[in-house]
Amino acid sequence: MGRFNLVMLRYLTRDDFRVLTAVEMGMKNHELVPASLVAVIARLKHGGCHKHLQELCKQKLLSYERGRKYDGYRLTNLGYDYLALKTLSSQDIVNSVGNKIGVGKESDIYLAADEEGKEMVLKIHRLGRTSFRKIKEKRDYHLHRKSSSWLYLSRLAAVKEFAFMKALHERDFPVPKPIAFNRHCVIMELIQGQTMCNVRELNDPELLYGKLMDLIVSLANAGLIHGDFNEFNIILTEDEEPIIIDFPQMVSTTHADAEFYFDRDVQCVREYFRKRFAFESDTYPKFHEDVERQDNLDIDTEASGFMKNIRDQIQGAIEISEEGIAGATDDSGDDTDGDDEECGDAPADEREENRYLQRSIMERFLGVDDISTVEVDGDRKLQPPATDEDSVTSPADFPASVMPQREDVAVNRHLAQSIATSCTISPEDIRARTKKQLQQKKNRDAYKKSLVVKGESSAVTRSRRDNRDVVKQYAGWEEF
Ligand SMILES: Nc1ncnc2c1ncn2[C@@H]1O[C@H](COP(=O)(O)OP(=O)(O)OP(=O)(O)O)[C@@H](O)[C@H]1O
Repeated sequence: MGRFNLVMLRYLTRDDFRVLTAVEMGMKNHELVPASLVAVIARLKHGGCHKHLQELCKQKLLSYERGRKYDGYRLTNLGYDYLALKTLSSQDIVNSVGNKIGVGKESDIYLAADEEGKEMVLKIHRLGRTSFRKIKEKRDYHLHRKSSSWLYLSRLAAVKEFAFMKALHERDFPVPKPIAFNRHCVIMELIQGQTMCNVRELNDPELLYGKLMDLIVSLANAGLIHGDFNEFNIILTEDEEPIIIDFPQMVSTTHADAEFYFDRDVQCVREYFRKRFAFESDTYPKFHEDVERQDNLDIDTEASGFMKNIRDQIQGAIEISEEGIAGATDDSGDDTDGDDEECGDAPADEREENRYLQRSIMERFLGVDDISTVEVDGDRKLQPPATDEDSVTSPADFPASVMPQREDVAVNRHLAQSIATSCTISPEDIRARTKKQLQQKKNRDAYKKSLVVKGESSAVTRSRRDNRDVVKQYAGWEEF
């Protein structure tokens, strides 16, 4: 999707939006929402829900698809974008949306402006964009909720990003000013500058290096580790001031692998400065020596991996100071159920989404279909989400050994090459396998294509055709 056709927003009627919202609500527990359900939820004053559905399909805000058991409507990316933008524009936050200025793995970045023409950034999260289709084929990610998770996951990412940005901005960390969010969209300040990966030369590499290292340490002092602190997530202003972007993956300093993430962030900066600016320094921060907790941002933002027992301890300490020694003894007794349990009180939806996130990342990075078969650190196994009700996981919760590292990618590539050269399978065999894989891909594509149907009328034609075939098949059975 290149540009938004916001003009369309003006021509969509109130009832169109009502119907679109009804489909969104229906998708909370239906993958495809039947027209009858949309009509019940939308409760249009003058009826005519069907006409609106058809119009919205024509505008590609909805798509009518074939399900396993029944056909129904699904909100498209564009439809979800419009719902969010409609809300943001009715709150007078966004007045216009311009060109796309950036594309991330899981997001699209647009220029936007308010009524006075002040430029802002609109970040639209598209979680699951790269892996959703594959997961959709399997459909097991729905678990008991049977929801279309891309919608909820994108919203979750936006909420998380906004929360981190707000907390960091309030503590004067150099991040874009958060303005608003709705559904999967985040509105933030536009930073005038260039991402560090595009900067060829620096006036003072040493100064910037120092600032970046200080930033990593002060973030950790506040209880957070960025987790993806690299040249792509740092924007440099004209005065070479670094501004950090992209926070959903932030982890707490109490995370089991906090030291690993911290060191990785530090090494990322060191490596980049060595390669790009030929600047090397022996001075760099170390997790156990230089980090000193001064704030509880991880707890305020519920960053991945913060330990519930640590929050309880902090809460206990507060209560001790408030209520005296008696309060303290009560608290120590209450602590028993929370040992090492991460975010144990997260809402059920969030837990489910976190689990899906984990599954999606496992599938994308490791190509693993059945998570229960993955072995970690010898005997630790990731359980299938459905049976692991009480644990909360997120990508950042993965042990270091499972998360893909840059070196791993390089090593894997090297391995792939060496495997290719020392392969003992005969060329005929390889050819046959490739042909089979191609055929399977072709079948999969054809199946996906067959899921999208043009409209309800096609469902009628289909059922008539099926009936005709059945009639044909049984023609003359009475004669026997
Ligand atoms: N506030 C901003 N001001 C200016 N440019 C921005 C801003 N936020 C994002 N961008 C641009 O958009 C690009 C992608 O943004 P961002 O890194 O947040 O997306 P992402 O999907 O999280 O990316 P990835 O996951 O691939 O790192 C950035 O490299 C930057 O060029």
